[in-house]
Amino acid sequence: MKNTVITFKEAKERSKKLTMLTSYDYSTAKLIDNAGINGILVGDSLGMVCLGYEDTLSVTMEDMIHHTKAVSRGAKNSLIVADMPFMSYQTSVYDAVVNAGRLIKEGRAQVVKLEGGAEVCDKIESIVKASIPVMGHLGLTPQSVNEFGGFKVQGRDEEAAKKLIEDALAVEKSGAFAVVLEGIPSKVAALVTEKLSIPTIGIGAGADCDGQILVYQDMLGMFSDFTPKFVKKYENLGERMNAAFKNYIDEVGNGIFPSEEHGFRVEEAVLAKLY
Ligand SMILES: Nc1nc(=O)c2c([nH]1)NC[C@@H]1CN(c3ccc(C(=O)N[C@@H](CCC(=O)O)C(=O)O)cc3)CN21
Ligand SMILES: CC(C)C(=O)C(=O)O
Ligand SMILES: [Mg+2]
Repeated sequence: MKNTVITFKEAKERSKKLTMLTSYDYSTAKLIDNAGINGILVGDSLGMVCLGYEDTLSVTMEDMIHHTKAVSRGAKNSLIVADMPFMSYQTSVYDAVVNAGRLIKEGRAQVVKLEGGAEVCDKIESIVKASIPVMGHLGLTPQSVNEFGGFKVQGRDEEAAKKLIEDALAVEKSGAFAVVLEGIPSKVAALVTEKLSIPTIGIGAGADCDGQILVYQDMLGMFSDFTPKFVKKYENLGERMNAAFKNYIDEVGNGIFPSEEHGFRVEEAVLAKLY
């Protein structure tokens, strides 16, 4: 079944949990889509897990479009969400609408996601007016890493938690159809989820959100630079890939690979003429 923004709205009404994972390429998008996920996020985390940067700040519109195109070719049933990269929307409402449009038109995403609360609501409103659905993103918003002084849990004291709730309500009011809650206390996320009529998608925000999202390399155990506390490793693919790569190197070195079955034959008559 094709997932749309309507699927997301109805899931909250029916208390049915929403599922999302990130993806950055065609083959992985196809695998995740076939598993029956609701949404695929082409996250700007691609800067860290695919491009090797230490934060998400250097990711460009060109990077995002390039990877969103690949994912949209692989995913048939999931809602495709593309992250708006750092400085593609903060600068002005005009930039926000133009760049959201590029992710839809060139990348073939169906929805864009951007980080921030009250301060980005004018951008959310204008993008929504252009008929582009917007997903919000609050809490540990990685594009504010320099303001936060690291990837640190947000919304822990009374003032910060109150601001988070107000920001969530403002994002909903400006027309967002859903919001990601990242790196905040579970009880605060539960409160936000209860107060909003749009679904909350949590990552490091506890079990009471309307849905969950993880970076796929984290849940498969194939990203080793760091592991946030909120990650559950459903596989240890990093170890298994390492073992397979070593096995290949050994077999080529020992002449075990390629064996006859992996080669192509030529007719004896042809061969005789060559000799
Ligand atoms: N691979 C990956 N997974 C992610 O979830 C992710 C990215 N990359 N890149 C973009 C952001 C950055 N994120 C991060 C990165 C680190 C922590 C982390 O190490 N957090 C500490 C908590 C620090 C505190 O005490 O406040 C932790 O122990 O989980 C959390 C989220 C989430 N996003
Ligand atoms: C972690 C998720 C929510 C994200 O924004 C990303 O992957 O870029
Ligand atoms: Mg992101």
